[in-house]
Amino acid sequence: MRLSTAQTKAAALTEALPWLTRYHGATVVIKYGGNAMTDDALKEGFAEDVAFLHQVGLRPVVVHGGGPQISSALGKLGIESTFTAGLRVTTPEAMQVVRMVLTGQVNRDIVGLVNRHGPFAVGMSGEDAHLFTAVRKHAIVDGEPVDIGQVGEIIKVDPGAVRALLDDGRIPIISSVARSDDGEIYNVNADTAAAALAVALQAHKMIVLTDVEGLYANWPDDTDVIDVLTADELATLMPTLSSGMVPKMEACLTAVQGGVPHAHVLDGRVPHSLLLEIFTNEGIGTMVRPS
Ligand SMILES: Nc1ncnc2c1ncn2[C@@H]1O[C@H](COP(=O)(O)OP(=O)(O)O)[C@@H](O)[C@H]1O
Ligand SMILES: CC(=O)N[C@@H](CCC(=O)OP(=O)(O)O)C(=O)O
Repeated sequence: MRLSTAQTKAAALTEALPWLTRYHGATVVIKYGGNAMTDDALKEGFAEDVAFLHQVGLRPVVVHGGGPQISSALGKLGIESTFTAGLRVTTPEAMQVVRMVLTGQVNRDIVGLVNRHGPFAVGMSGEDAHLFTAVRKHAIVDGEPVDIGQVGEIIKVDPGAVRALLDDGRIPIISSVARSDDGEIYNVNADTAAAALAVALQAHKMIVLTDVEGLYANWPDDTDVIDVLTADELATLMPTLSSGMVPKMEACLTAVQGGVPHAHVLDGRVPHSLLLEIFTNEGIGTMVRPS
């Protein structure tokens, strides 16, 4: 019994070997969505996986959201919040709460959990060291631009500080807040921010963790998950996608078209989904690859 349990573990380790070899030194940008952060055990498992990736020689970078956490804080403060085309309409008052929750709360929580494993994680806002420079973005509704407040579109990424942290053996944990050249602050969808950073770093992989198994072929039917598709196939599908999947798949497309060889959407509710994707032959979720 003891032997067979140990043999199963040895099989898992040997299956991981070619993947450990292939990804040694590889930069992996991981987008951690607010919907995958609900459960304490899952959050601890995520932090453990990120520390594991770091310890076996990858260079993980985390870009996080916190949409549900922002909604809850706005609700407690009695500030109304709505979404247009998947983006939060962000008044100046709401922007202060977005910044406080993303950089002051969610970021700190993730940094704290990862650092239980060693002095690895360093938290940053996208505002720091000119990491993300943005301009005001308008949503497009029925082909017309609509004002959605302080929502930003990233026009420039300076990944110098992130590279310096990676070279120093740290794990950068980044909130999706950006600044403009004239010092305004902007709320950026975290999927979009992760893709911009993955391209700027020329990452080997981008992994988006969310609350569904992957991209469903016939949503809202959830029986058929697309396991792999090319950038061209995804571009054709884009107009048919709805709600939260739009920024997510757009981010995968941007990353792959920008030179990132693989972009994945995984179920963050599955314990250790990161390890299952990177270190098993089957992988999980949906993978987008170049055409
Ligand atoms: N084709 C599709 N496949 C999977 N999910 C879809 C699809 N179309 C829309 N969705 C919805 O998108 C949601 C994921 O987006 P979102 O809630 O914004 O996630 P997150 O908070 O992780 O960024 C899913 O929970 C699902 O309800
Ligand atoms: C402009 C915009 O919509 N910004 C998002 C930023 C957080 C985010 O993207 O969080 P998730 O990854 O958890 O969805 C928001 O305010 O909710």
